[in-house]
Parts: sequence; C-alpha cells; structure tokens
Amino acid sequence: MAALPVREVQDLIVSTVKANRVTVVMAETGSGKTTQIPQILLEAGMAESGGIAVTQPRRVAAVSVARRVAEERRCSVGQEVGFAIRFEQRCSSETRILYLTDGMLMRECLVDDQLSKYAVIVLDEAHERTLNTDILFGVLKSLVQTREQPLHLVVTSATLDGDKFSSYFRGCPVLTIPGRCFPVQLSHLLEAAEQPYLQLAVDKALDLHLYEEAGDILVFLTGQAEIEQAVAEITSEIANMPEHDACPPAIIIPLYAALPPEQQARVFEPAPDGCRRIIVATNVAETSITVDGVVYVVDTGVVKQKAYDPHTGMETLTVTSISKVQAIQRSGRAGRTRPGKCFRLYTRADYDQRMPAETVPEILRTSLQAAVLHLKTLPLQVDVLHFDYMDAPKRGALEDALRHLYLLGALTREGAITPLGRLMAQLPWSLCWHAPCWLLLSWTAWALPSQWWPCSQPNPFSRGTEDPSRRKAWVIMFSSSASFRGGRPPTMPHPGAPTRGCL
Ligand SMILES: Nc1ncnc2c1ncn2[C@@H]1O[C@H](COP(=O)(O)OP(=O)(O)OP(=O)(O)O)[C@@H](O)[C@H]1O
Repeated sequence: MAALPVREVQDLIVSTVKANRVTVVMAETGSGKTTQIPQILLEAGMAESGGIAVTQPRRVAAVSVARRVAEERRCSVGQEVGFAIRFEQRCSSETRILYLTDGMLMRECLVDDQLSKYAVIVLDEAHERTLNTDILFGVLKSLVQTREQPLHLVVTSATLDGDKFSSYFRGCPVLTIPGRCFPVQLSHLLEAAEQPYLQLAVDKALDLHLYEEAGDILVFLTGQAEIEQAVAEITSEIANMPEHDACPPAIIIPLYAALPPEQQARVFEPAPDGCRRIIVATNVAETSITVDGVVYVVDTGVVKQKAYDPHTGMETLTVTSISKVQAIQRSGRAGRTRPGKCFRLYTRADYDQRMPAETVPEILRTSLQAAVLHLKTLPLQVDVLHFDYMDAPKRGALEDALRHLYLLGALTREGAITPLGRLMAQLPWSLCWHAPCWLLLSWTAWALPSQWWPCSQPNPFSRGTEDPSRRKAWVIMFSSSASFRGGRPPTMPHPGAPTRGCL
C-alpha cells in the first residue's frame, strides 16, 4: 500500500512544528493525522525532553488508536505507546506517545499546571469543539507562551476553519495536506423521504446486505434505544428472509457510549469468513476511529445533541440535524482500508441549504451555569469573564451564570467555588434541579422525626441540634447517594485521577 498522505510530507510537518509553538494541520479523513503525526514527531526526536500527548474527544477512539499505533511500532500497549481514559490507563515510564481523552488532559492540570511531562501536545479532532477542548485551547495557548521548557501544540482535524484557528492562535501556520487514502463514492436521496429515518436506515442496511458486494456496513443513528430497535429489526428481517433470496450471513453489532468497553471492542474484531458485519452506531463512531472492513456508510443526517433552552433553564438531549462537518466525518469512516461508498439519507439540497456548516461549539449550546461551574472546579484559576474563549459567550450571560451560582451557594461572593459547588458539579442532574432538590432535602431533614433518620443518627437539621459538622456530613451522605445513582460511588477515587506513573 502507498504511504499515507501525512507520511509523504513528514519533513515539512517536523520543520513546521519545531519552528512554531502552535501548528494547525488539516488533512482528509484517514490520511494519517491521528496515527502518524505523533510517530513522525517521536522519530524526529521531539519526545526527548517530554512525552507526546494526543487528545481524543472519546474514550473508544483513545483506546483503539493507541492499540493501532502500538501494533505499528511493534510494542505492547502501555510500553512506548499508551492510553489514559476514565477508570483505565495503560502507560508506564517507557511511554512516549500517550492517547488520552481531553477530559483526562484537563485533569492532568490538577497536579501540574505546567504539564511538564509533555514536550508536544496534539489536540486531535479539534472541530468537535467540546467544552473541554475549548478550555484546553485557551489554557494551552497561554502555556506555550509562558512555559520555560518549550512546549509545542499541534491542532489537527480534517474539517476545521483554518483561518479562524490561525487567527485565534496568534497567526500560527496552517499546513493543508492534500490526498486521501481511498476514494469514497457519495450518494444522496433524490427526493425527501416520507418514512422516519430509523426505518429508512434499516431498509438501506438490508438492501446493501442483499445486493452489494462484500464489505461491512456502518449505520449512524442517534441513541441506544434506536440502535437496539434497529439491531432487533435487522436481525429479525435477515432471519425471516425466504431461502430463495440466498441471504448471506451477517453479524449485527451495536455501538454506543454506554456499552461496556468489552462490548464496544467487538467492533474491532474481524468478521468470520463469508460473513458481513452491520454496525449500528451513534456518533461515537463518527471521528478518529478506523473500523477495518467498513466499505459502506449509511448516514441518517441526525444526531442526539445537548441543547439548552434559556427560557426554561433546562438542558435537553434533542435529535437534531448534523452539520456538514459531521457529514464529512461520517463519510470518512469509509475509504480507510479500501474504496468505499457513503449513502446519505437526505437530499443534496438538504446538505447544501439546510445543514449548518459547522457544529455549534458545546460552550454555546450548553447551560452556561454548568459550563462556568465546570470551569470553577478546575485548579487553573480560570477567570471566566476574561478567559480567552475561541467563541466567547455573551458577557451578560456569563455574569448571569455567576450570579445564579452564587445564589445557589455554589460560589462565594468573590467567585471562588464552595464545597457545595464542588458537590453540585459531581451530581448527574441539570443545575435547574439543584435549588428544588436542596429545598426538599432541607425540608425533609427538618420535618422527619429523629427515629426515622438513617442509622438512628440524630437529625442534624432538627431544632436544637446545631452541630454543623453533622449537618455537613448528612448533606455529603445525601449527595453521595445521588451521585451513586449516576453510576459512580462517591468513595471511589475520582475517575479522572491523573496519569500517575506515565511518562
Ligand atoms: N485499526 C486499523 N486497522 C487498519 N488500518 C488502520 C487502522 N487504524 C488506522 N489505519 C490506517 O491508517 C490510516 C490513517 O488513520 P488515522 O486515524 O491516522 O487517520 P486520520 O487522518 O487521523 O483520520 P480522521 O481524520 O478520520 O481521524 C487509515 O486510513 C487506515 O488506512
């Protein structure tokens, strides 16, 4: 196989990264940004004074890419190449290239705000514009200027606005690398469909399975319930095909973030001979990952995304149209190990006229109170009003968020986070539920007869019992049980414990 496009220009990449504190690299999906750039920089001796960290917006990508690069470098994961995600890290003092989620890199700042373990940080899939990535942009932009020991930042994506990124990063160079691995043939619906997208996607997957040549199929849907329904329908349709249709065997594989890691890993296991895999996934499969064997992509054009309604103050997960950037990323899951085809279940006019060019950054579609609380939990002393945002929220809205958090007791008058604020940041509920919940809790605590209290503890809120430490302990106990319902017992170490022992 010919060299990947990124390898063709490796000398240019090395000289540009060495000569600049920040470099933006744009290259087609599958051209080798995630797997090759860190190796190129390692081979050029750029990991001598520190390691190379490569951030990924999703855990599944961090793990699968680390495995691939370790395979290419003929080492075990955890030696020269490692990964660090919530609850799991495979790295050691030998590790030079570390793939980690952007949340994990943020938590590294907890112990070392200079990130002194790293000589190079690659912010991959920068177009995703998660809250964490946007904060890292601001933090690292300042760190590359101020850190004594040189730090190089590389920002990569197939689909970002190079000019905007360059002007944000003080006019840094933008390397645009041409060429892709294999061609991907795109097709759109000729006219708007009348069926719901779920039905369309199931029908398309069955059609491809029956009539197209060998190759796995990747179908994009929006969430777990839909995926389970699609998996059940495809499985039952294939099982009920009349024998004369000579339907070949197929394995149907779901993929979504809430699946246990060992089930997610099934996506990377090759199909048995003569068998086709049909993978039904959320946008966890949209960027970064290579699923060897995928030839056909079915793009429904929708995604489930966090949205904030300023009128109700509620955050909701809403099914909404993807952006053009996401459509390009989805089609880019084909054409990585062989030529591919992408079937878009929407018209060309929809793509041209209805789809937004880019995904709205998370900071602009999330509750600002939650975002500000998140910023305040960081040890970075972020000044939320003057932080160097790439797309800054309105100042008035930031001030409202600060005021509201102060009224909830999450911040002090000076704007510092309180212990209650830290608890609130851990709870799995939308912030708009906190005030009623705390009120209900206080009322219950005040009203309950003392013998009903757990473990016959005296009621810390009852009249006459004024022991503040007991009161605090009970609040912590209550909050802990709430956070446990969110899936993580409070006594466990924080999932984002930094990568101790790595590099
Ligand atoms: N697990 C894998 N199995 C087989 N081939 C792989 C695997 N991972 C990567 N590759 C090969 O390496 C190429 C480069 O992958 P890489 O993830 O570095 O591309 P990329 O430019 O980062 O893509 P994207 O923009 O989609 O993240 C792929 O196109 C594919 O040919």
